[in-house]
Amino acid sequence: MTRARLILLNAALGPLDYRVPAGMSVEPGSIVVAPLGPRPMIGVVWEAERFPDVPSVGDNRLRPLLGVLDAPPLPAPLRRLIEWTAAYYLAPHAAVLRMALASMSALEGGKTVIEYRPSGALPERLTAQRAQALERIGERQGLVRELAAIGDVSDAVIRGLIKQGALEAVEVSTDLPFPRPDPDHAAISLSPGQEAAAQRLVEQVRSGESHTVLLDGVTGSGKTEVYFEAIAEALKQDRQTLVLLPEIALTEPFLDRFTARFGCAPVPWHSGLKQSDRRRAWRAIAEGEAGVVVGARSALFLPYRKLGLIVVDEAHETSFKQEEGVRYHARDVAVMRGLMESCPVVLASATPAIETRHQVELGRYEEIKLPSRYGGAELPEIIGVDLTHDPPDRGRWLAPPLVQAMRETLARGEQSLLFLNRRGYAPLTLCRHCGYRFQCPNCSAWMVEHRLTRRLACHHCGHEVPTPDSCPECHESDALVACGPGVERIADEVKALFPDARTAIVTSDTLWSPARAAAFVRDVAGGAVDIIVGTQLVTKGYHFPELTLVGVVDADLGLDGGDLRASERTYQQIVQVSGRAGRGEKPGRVFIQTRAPDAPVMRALLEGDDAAFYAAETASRRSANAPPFGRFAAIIVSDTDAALARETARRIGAAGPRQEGLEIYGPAEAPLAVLRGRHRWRLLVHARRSIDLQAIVRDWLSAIDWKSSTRVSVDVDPYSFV
Ligand SMILES: Nc1ncnc2c1ncn2[C@@H]1O[C@H](COP(=O)(O)OP(=O)(O)OP(=O)(O)O)[C@@H](O)[C@H]1O
Ligand SMILES: [Zn+2]
Repeated sequence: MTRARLILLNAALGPLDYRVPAGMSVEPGSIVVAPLGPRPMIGVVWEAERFPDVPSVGDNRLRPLLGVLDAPPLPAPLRRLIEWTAAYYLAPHAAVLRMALASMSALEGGKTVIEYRPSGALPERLTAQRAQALERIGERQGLVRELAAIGDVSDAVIRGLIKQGALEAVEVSTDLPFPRPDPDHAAISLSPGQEAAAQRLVEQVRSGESHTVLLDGVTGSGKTEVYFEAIAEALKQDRQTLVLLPEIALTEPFLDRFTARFGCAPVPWHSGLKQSDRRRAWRAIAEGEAGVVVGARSALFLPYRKLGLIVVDEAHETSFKQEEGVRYHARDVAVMRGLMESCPVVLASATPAIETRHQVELGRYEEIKLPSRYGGAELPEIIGVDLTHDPPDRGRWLAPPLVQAMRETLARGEQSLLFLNRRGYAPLTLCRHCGYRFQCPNCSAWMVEHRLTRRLACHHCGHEVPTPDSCPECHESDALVACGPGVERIADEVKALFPDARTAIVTSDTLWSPARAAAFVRDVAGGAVDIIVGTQLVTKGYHFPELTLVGVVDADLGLDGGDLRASERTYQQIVQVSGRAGRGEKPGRVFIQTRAPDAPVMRALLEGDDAAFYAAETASRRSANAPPFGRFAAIIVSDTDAALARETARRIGAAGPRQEGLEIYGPAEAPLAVLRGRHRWRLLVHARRSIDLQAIVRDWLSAIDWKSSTRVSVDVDPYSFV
C-alpha cells in the first residue's frame, strides 16, 4: 500500500487519506500515527472502498504517516462491527473506534523492564557485602531495587555485581501472561435438562457459525453451569469467549464461580480497572492470549483475535443500554458481533425482553428452555398483599402480613430480602412550615436525602449538600420532613421492628466496587446478615441458599413513569427478585405489596403466569406499533441557554420529514427539563419497521445547523424517555 485511508480518533473528521512512506508497511486494521495539522494523532487504516465518497487527493498532496504502532491490527470482523454500530446508532466512526482502542498505553507496544539474575560467575573482588548479596539472592531474579532489598545491601552493591558480570541482565515483559482456564479442571455433572441444553450449545460452538440462542431458564435453573460447558468447548477449540454481565457488582461472584470450574479467573474488563491492568488485558485480548473475558458492556468492542462465543448474561437488563456517548444496546451489538465473527451468541435470562422473545417467534433465534430449578428446588410461593386492605401502620411501609412473615423467617434462622428500587432515605424532603422543597440547582429533580451520609443528593448529576438543620427558606428549625420511603428508611423500620436482627443495605451507594460486592456476598453467604434491604442491585444473579423470604415493598413504583417498557420492567424486576427466594433446600415465599392487585402485571405475577404476561404485553405493543413491531428514535436537544435549546428544537421539528408510516412527536420539553445545567427538549420519531429510520434522521439533521453550544444527540431504540 502506498496510500492509506484512515479513521482518526477525532469525531469531527471523516476518513482521511495519507501517504505510506517507503519502508513502512501497513494493512487494513493497522494502528498508526498520522499528522493532523501540527499534531500527531492515532488512527486506524481502513479499506478505502468502504468509504467511496471521500474526495480524492493527488498523491503529491498527501502527508506521510508518522509511524505504525506496535499493536496487532484491528481484525476485519471488528472493523465491520464498528461500521455497523456507527451507521445504526448514528455515531461518528471515531467514537466507536475509541471504544475498541480502549487503552492508549496498550498501543505503545510491549513494555519490558530489565531484571538481573546471577550469571554463575563470581566478581573479581568478592567483598563481604557482595558475598552476602549473592548468597541471599540465590537463584532469584529481579530489578536492581528488589535484589538490593533481598540482599539487604545498597543499590550500589548490586550495580557493582552487574558491572563485574556476577549478575546478568534479562529483558522481561511487564505484561504478565494470564493463566489459561482449564476446561477439564472441575467439570460437574449436569441434570438431564442442563445436559441437553449444554450439548446444544457445545454443538453451536463447534460449528463455528453465527447463531443466536436464547437460554431461557427460570431463576435458579443453573444457566451459568450450562453456558460454562459452551465456554469449555470454546477453550478446547482455542477460541476466545466474551461474557457480558450487566453490573460490575456481579463480576466478583462470577469470578469465584468461574475459578471453581476452570481453575483460574477469567480476564476482567470494566471501568474500575487500573491503567496497567487495562493495558495488560487489552494486549492479551488482541493477541488471543486471553481465553475468557468477563466484563461490562464496554468489553464488547475490544479487538478479540479469535472470538468463538459470546454470552450475555441477564440479557434482559436495561443497563446494557449505554445512555451517553455512543448510545448502543450491548445485547443487540453482541448479536451483530456474533454475526461478524461467525460465532454463537447466548442470551441468558429468566425474563427475556419482549424484543428477544419476538426474535424467537420469528425463528431468528433458537430458544433453549430450562423450565425448573436445579436440584429439586421449587420456585417460591407468591403472596399478594393488597395495601388498600392491609395497610401498614401510619408512617410505616411494611404491611402486617409481610412483618409476620419476616418474624417467622427470623425465628427459623433464615434470611429475608426487602426490595425497594429507591436509594437513600426519602425521595423528597420538604419544610413543614413553609412548604419549601429541596431541588437540585442543576437539574429539574428533587434532592434525595441520604441519612447514612447526612447529605442531600441529586441522583441525576451527583450534586450533594450536607442536610441542613433548618429550612433554607424560612429558617424554621426542625421543620424538615421526609416524604416517602427509600431503602434507608425501610432499614430504619426494620431496626425498629427487629432490633436484634442484623441488616444490610444494598444499593450502588454501598456496593460501589467489586471488592465491596465480594464482601457483601461473603457476609450473606456466611450467615452474618439476617435481613437485606436493597434496590434493583440485589434482584439478580445472587444465590443465597438460606434466603427464603422476599418482600417487594412497593410493586407499583415502576409503573408510575408510564414509559413504553414500564410493565415489562416491573414484571422482570419482581420475577428476578422473587427468584432470590428458596434457591436452596428450603422453600421460599414472596410477598408483593401493591395497591393495584388487579392490574394485569400484578395478576400475572401473583398467578405465576409468564405466558399470559408476555402474550398480553406483546399484543399491546403490536397494537401501539411499539418495538419490536415499530421503531423509535429520540432526538435530544440541549443547551445551557433555555431559549436557544427551545429554538433549535423547534427548527429541527419544523424541518421534519413528512412521510407515510412516520410520525414525529414534539418537540416537547423533556420530563427532566434541566439536566446538569442544560435545558433539554425532545423529539420522538415513530416509524414503521420497513422504514429506514437512520437514513431519514441522518438526512434530516444534516440539513440543519445549530450553535456549537447546542448539543443534538440521537438515541436509536431509546430506553430512557426522561
Ligand atoms: N449441575 C449442577 N451441579 C451442582 N450445582 C449446580 C448445578 N447446576 C446449578 N447448580 C447450582 O445451582 C445454583 C443456581 O444456579 P445458577 O446460579 O446458575 O442459576 P441461574 O439459572 O443463573 O439463576 P438466576 O437466573 O436466578 O441467576 C447455583 O448455586 C449453582 O451452583
Ligand atoms: Zn442534579
